[in-house]
Amino acid sequence: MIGISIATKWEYEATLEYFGIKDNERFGYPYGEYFLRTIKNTELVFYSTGVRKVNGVGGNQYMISKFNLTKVIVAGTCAGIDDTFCNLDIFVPDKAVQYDCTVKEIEPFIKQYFIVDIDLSKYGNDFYTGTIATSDKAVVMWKDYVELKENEITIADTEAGAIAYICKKNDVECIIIKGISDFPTDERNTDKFESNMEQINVYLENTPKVMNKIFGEYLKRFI
Ligand SMILES: Nc1ncnc2c1ncn2[C@@H]1O[C@H](CCC(=O)c2cccc(C(=O)O)c2)[C@@H](O)[C@H]1O
Repeated sequence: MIGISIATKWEYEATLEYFGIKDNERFGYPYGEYFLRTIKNTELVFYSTGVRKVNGVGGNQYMISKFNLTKVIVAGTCAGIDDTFCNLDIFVPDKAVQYDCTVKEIEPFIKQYFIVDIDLSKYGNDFYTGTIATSDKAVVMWKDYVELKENEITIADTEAGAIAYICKKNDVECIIIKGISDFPTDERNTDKFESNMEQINVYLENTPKVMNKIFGEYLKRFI
């Protein structure tokens, strides 16, 4: 069985809609909900975990143990960091890192211990790849965005690096398929709260578009 890990309620609602899931096909578990589907003769369990690293890791460890998963595909949205890309571009990163685990004033921004390399060689190269960086805080403030750019990060989110890390501990393959829902905007000369609200609205508008693109154009080739 392959697990499809989804973080937010908006991402999960778009997933229910995409697959036309009825109420009696939805089941609860401690971190959220799940439903089952067979695609390409393979059983899949789609589940919501809730946001941030603790929920992402807890939900995935639960599902790996409950369904004996052989692979986890993390599907969802992310912040764009490399500005050569645009909203709705989809990535399958070959590196996942956590960047909030070090004292950055005296230690490297990312420690080797928190880097997970992802071998994508059997899936071809017909997709954007790069490094996804994960922390518990969303990338909203301009200084956080600039720091990620300076460290050559491609995209950022709040779960995937930690999920990839625990998949490795369980010896379960982890593939991350993420689409850019939003880019931080420079709030330094504007109203911080208005700028944040604008980013959240862009995120909400783009979430179903990203999920439809992932399921319609990317999911099958990674099953
Ligand atoms: N900018 C981002 N940074 C990090 N992760 C991002 C970003 N965008 C999308 N994600 C991904 O989507 C989900 C939720 C998105 C989220 O929390 C968010 C989005 C935009 C603004 C704000 C805010 O507080 O102003 C919060 C997370 O689970 C994460 O995996």
